[in-house]
Amino acid sequence: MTIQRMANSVAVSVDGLRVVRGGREVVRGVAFEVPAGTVVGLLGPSGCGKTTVLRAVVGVQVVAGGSVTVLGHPAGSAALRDRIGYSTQSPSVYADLTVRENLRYFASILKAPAADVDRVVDEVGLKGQVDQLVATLSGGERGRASLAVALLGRPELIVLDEPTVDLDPVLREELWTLFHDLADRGAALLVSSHVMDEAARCDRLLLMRDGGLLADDTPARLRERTGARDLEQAFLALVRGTA
Ligand SMILES: Nc1ncnc2c1ncn2[C@@H]1O[C@H](COP(=O)(O)OP(=O)(O)OP(=O)(O)O)[C@@H](O)[C@H]1O
Repeated sequence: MTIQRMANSVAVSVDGLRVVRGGREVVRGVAFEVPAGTVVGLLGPSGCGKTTVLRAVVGVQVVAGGSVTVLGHPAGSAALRDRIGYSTQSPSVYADLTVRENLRYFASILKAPAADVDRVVDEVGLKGQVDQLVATLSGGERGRASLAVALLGRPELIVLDEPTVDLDPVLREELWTLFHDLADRGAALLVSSHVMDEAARCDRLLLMRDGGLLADDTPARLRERTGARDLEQAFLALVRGTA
């Protein structure tokens, strides 16, 4: 199916998801959808289960119950391998290779066109560091090198775990613009963050707390529903059960 035909369709459908880690239920019956062509934010305090939900979506998490369907296939299916881009919290690039060497290597594995390397370097703003060893990059640059890998091959679903950590406000702004450009071209993006000021940039928000979903709504409707000035206040109102 082409990206164009994916527009208006559901890229991710999660229902009744339960995950047990370390003998404790850390995701407790979560259900949501990520439509193609949108940026969905997964927000909530540290330890609430965001990474675990993302891992279930990309198919690397053993689940205790529920279903996770991605681009029409069960999460983790071999057919999804080159249709999903995933960037974890810890950069997953080789320290002893340059940015360009890393990207060429991952592009060959993903069977992405060679020209993709320059495109993604440009998209994440690493043109100046492309021939630098990853070991010599700053934390934020290393994170962007990982993000670049996730964008190779123009995946239909892009899952990003806290992609803007360690970035200055200008770079953050640029990356959020990039996320929306990718969505405008038809991709679905599921992006986690614990920074509430990033929530306003999402088309839709999933607010998590203690392994459960507190809300699944647009930023505007969340503010309206809670009568809060900003999303931080809206989140607090939902946590306190006053909305
Ligand atoms: N391998 C593991 N064994 C036991 N418990 C785990 C394991 N991995 C995660 N957990 C627990 O599961 C819960 C959810 O973790 P998760 O990483 O999904 O949270 P998070 O919302 O992404 O947090 P953060 O924003 O800090 O990254 C946490 O309480 C964590 O301690």
